[in-house]
Amino acid sequence: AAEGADLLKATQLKARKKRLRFQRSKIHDWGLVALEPIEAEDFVIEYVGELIRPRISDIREGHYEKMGIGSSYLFRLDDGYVVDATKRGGIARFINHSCEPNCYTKVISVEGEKKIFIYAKRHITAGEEITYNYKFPLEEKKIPCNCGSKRCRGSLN
Ligand SMILES: Nc1ncnc2c1ncn2[C@@H]1O[C@H](CN(CC[C@H](N)C(=O)O)CC2CN(Cc3cccs3)C2)[C@@H](O)[C@H]1O
Repeated sequence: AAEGADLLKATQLKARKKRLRFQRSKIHDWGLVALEPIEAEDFVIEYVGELIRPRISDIREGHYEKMGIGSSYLFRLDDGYVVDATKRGGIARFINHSCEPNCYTKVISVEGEKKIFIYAKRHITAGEEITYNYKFPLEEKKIPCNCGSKRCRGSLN
């Protein structure tokens, strides 16, 4: 918890709002693009959504599937909790996956509240699409990956 609070403070200090815009993506439908250069390790954006318990997320996932909004805006945490950005979410929900991403995610719990922060792994130029590794669990039914990176694994799961 202490570590989380320090990291949160550091992030808030450094977190000059990055100018980002969601727009058509070469990877998939809509993506998030940097409008200004971003330095390595800079805080980029928080993945904002509602923190829901695993059971609830399973029910919602089924519901979203039925409603045909495909893979929903669910960000799974290691402890099974899920941040659902479908209804009340920020533009981070538009970030696509890459096998060679320019960002990484960090889950920080502050006073029991879990927050997902996205940081730059390397210098990002203006106009580059923001990506992180979704780290989806392996599944039978593959989602083909269109990240286009040299070491693309071919699928998201
Ligand atoms: N490297 C990749 N290669 C291929 N497909 C990718 C990649 N990386 C993200 N994906 C897709 O994107 C979803 C993750 N999405 C990220 C934003 C997405 N680009 C969007 O426009 O909404 C969120 C989910 C919520 N769904 C709503 C839909 C919109 C259009 C069809 S279904 C998409 C994933 O589950 C995938 O299906």
